Amino acid sequence: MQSLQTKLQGRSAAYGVADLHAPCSRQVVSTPVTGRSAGRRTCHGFRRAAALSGGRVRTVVVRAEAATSPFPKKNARLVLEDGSVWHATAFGASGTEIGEVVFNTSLTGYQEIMTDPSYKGQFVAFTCPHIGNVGINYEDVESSKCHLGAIIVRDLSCVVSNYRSKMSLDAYCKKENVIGLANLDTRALTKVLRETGCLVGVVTTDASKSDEELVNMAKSWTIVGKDLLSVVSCTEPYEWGKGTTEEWEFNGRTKLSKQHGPYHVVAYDFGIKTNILRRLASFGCRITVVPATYPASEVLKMNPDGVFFSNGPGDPSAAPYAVDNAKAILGKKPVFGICMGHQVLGQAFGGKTFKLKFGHHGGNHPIRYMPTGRVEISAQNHNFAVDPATLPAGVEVTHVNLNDGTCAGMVYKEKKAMTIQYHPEASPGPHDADICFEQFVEMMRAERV
Ligand SMILES: NC(=O)CC[C@H](N)C(=O)O
Repeated sequence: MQSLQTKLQGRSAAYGVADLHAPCSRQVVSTPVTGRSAGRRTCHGFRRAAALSGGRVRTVVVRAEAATSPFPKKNARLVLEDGSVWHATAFGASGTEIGEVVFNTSLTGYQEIMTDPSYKGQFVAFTCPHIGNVGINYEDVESSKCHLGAIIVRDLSCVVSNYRSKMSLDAYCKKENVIGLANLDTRALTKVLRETGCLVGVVTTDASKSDEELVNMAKSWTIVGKDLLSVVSCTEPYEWGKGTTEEWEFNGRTKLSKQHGPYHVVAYDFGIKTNILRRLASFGCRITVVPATYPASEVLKMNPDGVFFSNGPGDPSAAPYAVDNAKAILGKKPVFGICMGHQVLGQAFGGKTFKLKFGHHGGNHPIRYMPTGRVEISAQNHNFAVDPATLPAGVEVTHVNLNDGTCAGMVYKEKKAMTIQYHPEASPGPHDADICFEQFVEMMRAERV
């Protein structure tokens, strides 16, 4: 007789095998069906698995051992400053956290998002309804730990399947002390945030705290005015020289840049993502990473080819020391800023930043590069923006976000400065903006000749 795997080969095979491996106590119903529906989950607490009987594929509906109720228990809460209470199922760490709730529309890359230090002080609600299916690996982290306070998902995948996976998302959240909320309607939450703007929230697994107490906690906190750069930054300088792997060599550009290198770049770590360092290295840079508060005079003493200002969490107007350092370097060395780096440089140019209603967090934001009209699709993660009306003459807004017309990139030719509000390192996200790294290298090259 054919084995179950052979019989179920094709579209439904993976489901059938995965579900047969799930724990179950007894068979409740047995109904003959075709292989197409084999393995589909029927409802919470029940699993439909496939079996062979008399040469025909049959399904058996089995009851999962632990299930006492058809719906998972809601034992955690998200309480927002607007007074609303969202009940959810807890996973990961337990406890109580306060933070600003943002929604991220990326369809992939939850691990990179969770390890992006720019999310310090925030909770990320994923609009992609199914999170956790590829587990967690050791390669895709964007920093050494998770800085965000909580993640909020609609459906936490009960199956983890990827050849690189080393642990489940639940286990990772426990290890990283991140509170997880599942079975919360993240699309309804997103609609609220789009209407009202970003809201502060409290997540808790503590049943002893009243809703009123949590609403008051949420009302008493704000991310505005908080310097979080120095909290997530490294404490000592370090060197970086490792580029991205072979599969990133999709445009041949890195070869050209490397020909004239290496270029020595000093990178201010405001919460730097590792793929920015890797991408700079791939374009022929050797990088000295320095803490957020490192004096500009020490940076200039190193006589680098260029200075980089990284992404980072919180309010850009709350780190005046970073702006002062940028001012002291401007005009002396070619500079490049990404996201928080763009906002810090914007202030150093003389401009001001402001808070957007609900920010940009996702992998599909269209950007127009004004000099040529080229449109690129970009990865974004920011809540603040540079107000172009406050910029002095000589600063050109080179990139515009086509969703809301906000400033997404600047060039200040006279000062040898370029900035990007979004994420050319694409981790996660599309690679369209990779050219920025080459443009920075070109600026440094022009200084040498
Ligand atoms: N990714 C970033 O660097 C974010 C910058 C800043 N914290 C903002 O929210 O706008």
